[in-house]
Amino acid sequence: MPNSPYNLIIADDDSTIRNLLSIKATQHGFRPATVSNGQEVLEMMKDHVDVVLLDLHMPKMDGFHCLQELSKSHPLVPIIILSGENDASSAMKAVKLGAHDYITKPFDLNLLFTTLRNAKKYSHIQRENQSLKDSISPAATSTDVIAYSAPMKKLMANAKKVAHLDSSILLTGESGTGKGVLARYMHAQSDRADKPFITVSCPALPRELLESELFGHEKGAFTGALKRRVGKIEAAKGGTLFLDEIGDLPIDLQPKLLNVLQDKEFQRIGGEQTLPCDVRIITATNIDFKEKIKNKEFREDLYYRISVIPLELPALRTRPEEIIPLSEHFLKRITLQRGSPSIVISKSATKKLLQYDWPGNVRQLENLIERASAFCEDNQIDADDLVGNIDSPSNSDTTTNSLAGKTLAEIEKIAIGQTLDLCNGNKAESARTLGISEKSIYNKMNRLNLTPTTKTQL
Ligand SMILES: Nc1ncnc2c1ncn2[C@@H]1O[C@H](COP(=O)(O)OP(=O)(O)OP(=O)(O)O)[C@@H](O)[C@H]1O
Repeated sequence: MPNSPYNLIIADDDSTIRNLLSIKATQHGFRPATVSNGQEVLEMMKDHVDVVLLDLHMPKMDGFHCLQELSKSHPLVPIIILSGENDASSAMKAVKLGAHDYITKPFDLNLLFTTLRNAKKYSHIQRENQSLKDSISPAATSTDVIAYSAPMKKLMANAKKVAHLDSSILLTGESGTGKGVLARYMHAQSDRADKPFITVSCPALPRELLESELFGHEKGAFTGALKRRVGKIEAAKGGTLFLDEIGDLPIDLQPKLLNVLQDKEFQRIGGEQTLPCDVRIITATNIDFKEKIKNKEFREDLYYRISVIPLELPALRTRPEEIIPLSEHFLKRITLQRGSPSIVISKSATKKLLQYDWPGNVRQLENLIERASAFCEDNQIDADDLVGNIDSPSNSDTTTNSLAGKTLAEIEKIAIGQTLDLCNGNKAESARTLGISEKSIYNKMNRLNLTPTTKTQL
């Protein structure tokens, strides 16, 4: 029997089968909920669901259709098809659409519940694998960081010098300048290179989840803490923890991080044991800490702790000689990934790329090149393929002048709207670019009645 009951949805239009399965599921240690059609399954998925048992023939939305939807919206929730037909082509179709297993009626109840339990265990392992893949980025090698300009060369030399030290590093610079890529480079250059490199983006999670993500929790520490969870500080053991947008670390979590940095120890949430931690911490920010410290939103003592070695990433507009090498670097990566012929940049496109001042820095350039590479003809990017707002310098006098006379709310709307456009509607990225939390951008978008597609021309 599972330690805590798995939430099981039983979907069958036959009420006798539904009720029987529900009683038996409870006896086998599941927490069942019953529904009679596919549409109801989709509605139930708003709650936490561990596994779904799906009949094929149901009114409103049949099993196949429902399976198709679930495979898209909840790819990690295992779905077992229960069918009246012992038909190989239906079974094949179900598996192709993402079903974990296909069981035909009449079925052996013990076998059915063992299958359900195993499916859940399998998906749990898949989920853990996925989260490991997401959090442990491949360590960068020096060739991944393009550095042609004098300021970048100097920065890379300094980064290399301090990479093997355990002192905490604070990477500053505008959004998209390459702080994440430099953090990975430093990890790859350090003695910790063969240990994990783990990234946590501070604004990406609500406070409670962030605390558990960083420090882990003990079983029963709070409602829903069904078992012990190892946090990223522990998971990064021996390696590097990269805390992105550290300025957004909630004030009440700051003493806990200070403890990690000062005393090299921490406690899991709800834990009594103080655990040692062996992790190198690199943090990044694109905000000015002075304001945060003045407003008591960031502890001064923590700021000094995280910024033992500050390294600043220059904005792309201050190193235009890197625009073309970076573009070529991205094109090489893209064509390699696609297995397509190399793509060159025409003279007219080069001119256009060099004329722009790149407020979204390297990330904006990367996105633009990727887009252009998808649309260009004859393996050459021409000026016309560089679609986006890059025809005139973004901070030109015209732009500044046309802001004059507008209310602050209008200016805010323009700034948020254009940043959303710049980041292809990605709210997390836009929030980072604007130096605000993800929660703030949602609030502001609601208040200003903005959607990423709202036209925000001056
Ligand atoms: N010097 C560089 N060489 C190669 N790629 C780079 C370089 N700088 C940035 N990039 C690429 O540009 C993109 C943005 O970089 P990154 O995420 O490191 O920026 P960032 O400063 O951390 O941004 P944010 O503050 O928004 O988190 C990434 O895909 C990264 O690989």
